[in-house]
Amino acid sequence: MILADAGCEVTVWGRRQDIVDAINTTRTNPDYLPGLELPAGVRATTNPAEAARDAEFTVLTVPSQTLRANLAAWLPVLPPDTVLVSLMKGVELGTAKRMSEVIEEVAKAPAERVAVVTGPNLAGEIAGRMPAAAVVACRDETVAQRLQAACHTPYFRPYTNTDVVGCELGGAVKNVIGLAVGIADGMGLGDNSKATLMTRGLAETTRLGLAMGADPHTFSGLAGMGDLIATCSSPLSRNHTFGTNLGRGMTLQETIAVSTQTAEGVKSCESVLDLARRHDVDMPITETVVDIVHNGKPPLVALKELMSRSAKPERR
Ligand SMILES: NC(=O)C1=CN([C@@H]2O[C@H](COP(=O)(O)OP(=O)(O)OC[C@H]3O[C@@H](n4cnc5c(N)ncnc54)[C@H](O)[C@@H]3O)[C@@H](O)[C@H]2O)C=CC1
Ligand SMILES: O=C(CO)COP(=O)(O)O
Repeated sequence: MILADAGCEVTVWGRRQDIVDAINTTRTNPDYLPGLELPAGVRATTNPAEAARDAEFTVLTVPSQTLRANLAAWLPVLPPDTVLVSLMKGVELGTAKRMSEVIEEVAKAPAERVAVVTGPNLAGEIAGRMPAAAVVACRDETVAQRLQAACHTPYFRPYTNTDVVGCELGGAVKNVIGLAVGIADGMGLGDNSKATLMTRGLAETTRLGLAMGADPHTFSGLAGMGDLIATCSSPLSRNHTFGTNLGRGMTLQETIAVSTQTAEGVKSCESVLDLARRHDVDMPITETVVDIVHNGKPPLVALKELMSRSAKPERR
């Protein structure tokens, strides 16, 4: 919708013929965004070759853990000079790779042909064309500027950044912190707890970023603090909602059963912790989320452990 509103011709690939038909005939996607009427510049197809034909930009947005297999299947039909754009906010399980790294590896594309769009962009609000800003990150600033122009509309304001590592980490780790804040909200712990988790969550994100060569300023921008605030404050966030259900006492299986859309943090908390261990970085909130979500630790026990960690100066 954003790209079409900015004047691009857009072809969406989808797996399900019924959704593709609905987009082409009624200009709506009834299962995901029923209130949204898509602009005339958007067409849909189940044929990846048709979607990719002559594409200046190929925007990739499937659940992060499925990117590698999907991209490998699409590779034969992608134009050789297309810019590969990730909207995904996850880290691959097993390899601990960021999505741009998976893209570079699978497509054998140089970093200059891979970009990331991230920031506080809850889909439900974007669909209502409510004002939002974002970050378009690419190692090659001229490519970032081309993409910035392609998605700049009166309601969507993209900024460029060349710190791809920091932008991607901001997006992936905020989902894990969003789960933590959701759990705290579900337990009824109040706004001081929420502010503490967000602030200390951003501190551990920044520690990881520094160890991985990111620019620390990125984490106080839209891809860091901006997205963290949106995710941790909004009932539209799937990660926040998932955490709230856990904090209210639902089991993991019950929570998964009522979640119809992707909450990336549920899987990526493990790959983010993996990254932290590979870089020897302490990420206590992420570790706590893994313990609650995957190791069955009761939230009250986890809370006591977090609060009884040794006292230390704020900046460490
Ligand atoms: N929804 C949002 O507000 C935002 C989402 N994102 C990111 O976008 C990415 C995708 O999330 P959403 O589209 O929101 O999730 P979603 O759950 O709403 O939609 C996922 C789509 O992928 C399809 N899908 C599932 N498994 C698949 C597979 N194996 N192969 C191909 N397609 C598959 C589903 O049918 C569905 O159409 C995530 O990384 C998320 O963090 C980023 C910014 C905002
Ligand atoms: O990334 C998002 C907002 O920027 C969407 O957050 P959720 O995936 O938690 O819904």
